[in-house]
Amino acid sequence: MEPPAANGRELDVLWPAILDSLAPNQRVWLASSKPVMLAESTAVIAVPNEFTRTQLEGRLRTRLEDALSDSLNRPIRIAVSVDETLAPPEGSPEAGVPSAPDQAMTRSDSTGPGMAGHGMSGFVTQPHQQAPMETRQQSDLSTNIQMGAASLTTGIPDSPLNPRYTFETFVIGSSNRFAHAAAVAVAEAPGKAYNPLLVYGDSGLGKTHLLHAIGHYVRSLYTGAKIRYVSSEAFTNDVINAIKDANTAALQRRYRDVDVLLIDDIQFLEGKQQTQEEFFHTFNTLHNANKQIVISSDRPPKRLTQLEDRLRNRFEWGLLTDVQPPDLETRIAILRKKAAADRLHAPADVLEFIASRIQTNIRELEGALIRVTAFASINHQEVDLTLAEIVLKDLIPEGGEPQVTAGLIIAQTASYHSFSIEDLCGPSRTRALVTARQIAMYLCRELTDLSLPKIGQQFGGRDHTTVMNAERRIRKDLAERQTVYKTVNELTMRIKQQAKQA
Ligand SMILES: Nc1ncnc2c1ncn2[C@@H]1O[C@H](COP(=O)(O)OP(=O)(O)OP(=O)(O)O)[C@@H](O)[C@H]1O
Repeated sequence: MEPPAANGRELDVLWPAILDSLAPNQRVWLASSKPVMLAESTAVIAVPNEFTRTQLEGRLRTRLEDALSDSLNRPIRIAVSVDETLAPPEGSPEAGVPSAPDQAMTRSDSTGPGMAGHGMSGFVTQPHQQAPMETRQQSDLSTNIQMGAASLTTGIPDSPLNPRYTFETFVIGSSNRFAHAAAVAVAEAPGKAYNPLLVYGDSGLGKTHLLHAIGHYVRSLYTGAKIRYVSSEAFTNDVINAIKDANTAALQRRYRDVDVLLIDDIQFLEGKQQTQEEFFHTFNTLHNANKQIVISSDRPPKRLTQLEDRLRNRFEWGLLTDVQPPDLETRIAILRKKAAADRLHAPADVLEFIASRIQTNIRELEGALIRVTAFASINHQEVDLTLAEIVLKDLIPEGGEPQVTAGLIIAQTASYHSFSIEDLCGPSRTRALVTARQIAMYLCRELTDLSLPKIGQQFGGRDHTTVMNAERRIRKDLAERQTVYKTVNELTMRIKQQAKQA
């Protein structure tokens, strides 16, 4: 993913051309507008006053978003900021009477990082330095960036986010592509895309990383947005203390007066009635106010059996997505990134070796790399395969992960779709069979280390390019078609369970 604010120039070039394409009576509204930045799918445009903002957000929005989306070949949304230093020409429609600033949005004293090269800071502008108090307040009030109708609140200090857990440091693979895409969507339009977003999966697969990344990205797009990250354990402690100190008002302010609540490891709330009660009301307050809630869990809500039904039901209102153990290529990519970030020197064959041996937990994967490089350093040795083998022998238990075979994948996929194995591997090209076959091929790529031609052989001697196309197709569908995503997910679980019992 491009870092936010990296594409400012692209927008600088595009914006005048897009204005040129408007009818003169539309263009006249935007003569003083200025492109601020392009972050993923959001283009931030500054205008001189609230009046113009209303015009842009109203009748001109669709026209401009369509033009930008066409030019950039991806869906683009517009966020509008007000920058009073952009004076409209006297007598132009833009100079029309500015509407009153939105009183619901309070002034922010946020000193968060601003958007590059602009006198304002994304969600709320910094005060103009020498401006008299009155003008300054007016300016502060009227310089919020808004996404549609919902506005983000400002004012309390944020909870700390791990600076290493960003979208830039997150490696995308088939195991987490959907979760990543959902997380980006939520960060770009908090409270709008999916609410709540619930990410579940086994330990060490990047759930916390994604929660923090959402927080960072929201912060970069909407300076001043109130983001609170909390583990469910810390939330429980806060509830206990608030009850003990008879100070639930402070607790409620802390968790209900936010724009984005990121709550990690929700399974810890199981069996804790009072904490669940408090969280239920927090959830309702935030959800009713269109504030974003992001939850992580080690299980899907249905399996959080010690959680009240009303909470579990609410968790299913938005989007559920899981993170799976990464495939070999993703594991290698994660190790490469980690090695570069931490300046750990390890040759490619060692990274591949570690990635091939540790398959289920990214934390363990990173831990192994650290162990290997630390061992080499302590013993003043080069990092090489022999050394890595010695270190990993201690780290990995005998037996390792269950072995998944192509035969098992084919059998499970056939039975899931009520086809025979002969049909699945045979020549028929009915739509349902083709999809099931492609899913099975995709799973062979992901869950086994078989080469493309070997997988092709398993499916009645098909060519390796057929397998390649199937993989590409399903990868794309996974991010776009919920049914494919669910099937792949369910099948993966079944196959692994079966492999364990074998
Ligand atoms: N896709 C990824 N790309 C890069 N690093 C990753 C990725 N997924 C996980 N990691 C790293 O793996 C480690 C473990 O991830 P994280 O703590 O987010 O897992 P988790 O799913 O929240 O686990 P737990 O449920 O135990 O809290 C972190 O250092 C994280 O940065």
